[in-house]
Amino acid sequence: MSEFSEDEQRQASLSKHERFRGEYPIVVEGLVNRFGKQTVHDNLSLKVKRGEILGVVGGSGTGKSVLMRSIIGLQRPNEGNIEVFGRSITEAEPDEEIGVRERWGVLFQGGALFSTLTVGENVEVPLKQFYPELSATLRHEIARYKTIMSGLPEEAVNKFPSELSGGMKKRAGLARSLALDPELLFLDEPTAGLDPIGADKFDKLTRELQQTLGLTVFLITHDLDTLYAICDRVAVLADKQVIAVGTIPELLATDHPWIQEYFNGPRGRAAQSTQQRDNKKASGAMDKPTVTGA
Ligand SMILES: Nc1ncnc2c1ncn2[C@@H]1O[C@H](COP(=O)(O)OP(=O)(O)OP(=O)(O)O)[C@@H](O)[C@H]1O
Repeated sequence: MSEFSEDEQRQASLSKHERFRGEYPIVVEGLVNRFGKQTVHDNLSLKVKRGEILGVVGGSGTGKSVLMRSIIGLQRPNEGNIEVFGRSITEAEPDEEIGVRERWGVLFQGGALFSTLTVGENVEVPLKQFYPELSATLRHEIARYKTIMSGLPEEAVNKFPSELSGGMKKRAGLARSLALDPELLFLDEPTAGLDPIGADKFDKLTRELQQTLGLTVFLITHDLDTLYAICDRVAVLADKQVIAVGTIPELLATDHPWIQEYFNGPRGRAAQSTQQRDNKKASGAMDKPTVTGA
């Protein structure tokens, strides 16, 4: 018997122009990844809900990037099944047309832009790959639109990656990941290397795009502020598996030592108070500063 609901199975037969309406656009079951003698994942399972921003955390080397690469078909697992939009990624050949690869966008660590192409040309790469029939004029127009949508000035379209700051490179990478109007967005440490203000702006942009475009976001991060500010749920990788998934209060209620140390350590507590302060500000409940001794 299939482990997917009727709704999800029905979605699997939809044409590529219809949006996925099942509950879980990503379902990972029994994933095993090994490199030589090293086992990175051992029977890992995870379901990502449609429309959520799922933060993925874990210590260095716990296999967050390998998990993402497995989901997007760049890493063939040793065992297990991964379905995206109800289609098996693990059973498909790398080049097999399964109608899902054009429905996700990926922002790799560092942006992964082609250095010899301008920002606009970088954004056009997936358009050329998946929609070769588009005219050059329309492609340029879409690239311009996605660049602006990602918070870059229009003139950035004609700049090369070497002419951009770190934050601008991330935005250019984001513009490329949005080129095909994806339903699913993978972000691998998007705020790494950004200053706190830049990171905060990038978080806000991610949230805005997720809400306005109705995206599901799989977001790998070490940034506690990002987790508190924009993630609906957080998945924790440890011991070769996803040991817990839930909202931050739900995770705090578990007694796993890594989770407790991570969220209740000094950085976790600082991020929590920043979030509480921002929430107060947003609700107007913050006391106005008083000037004394004038
Ligand atoms: N292609 C590969 N060949 C051999 N080992 C690999 C390969 N890719 C990843 N690994 C190993 O798998 C483990 C998990 O790597 P991964 O990059 O997924 O960790 P991560 O959780 O994303 O870490 P970080 O938070 O530091 O980015 C690491 O020990 C890494 O060395």
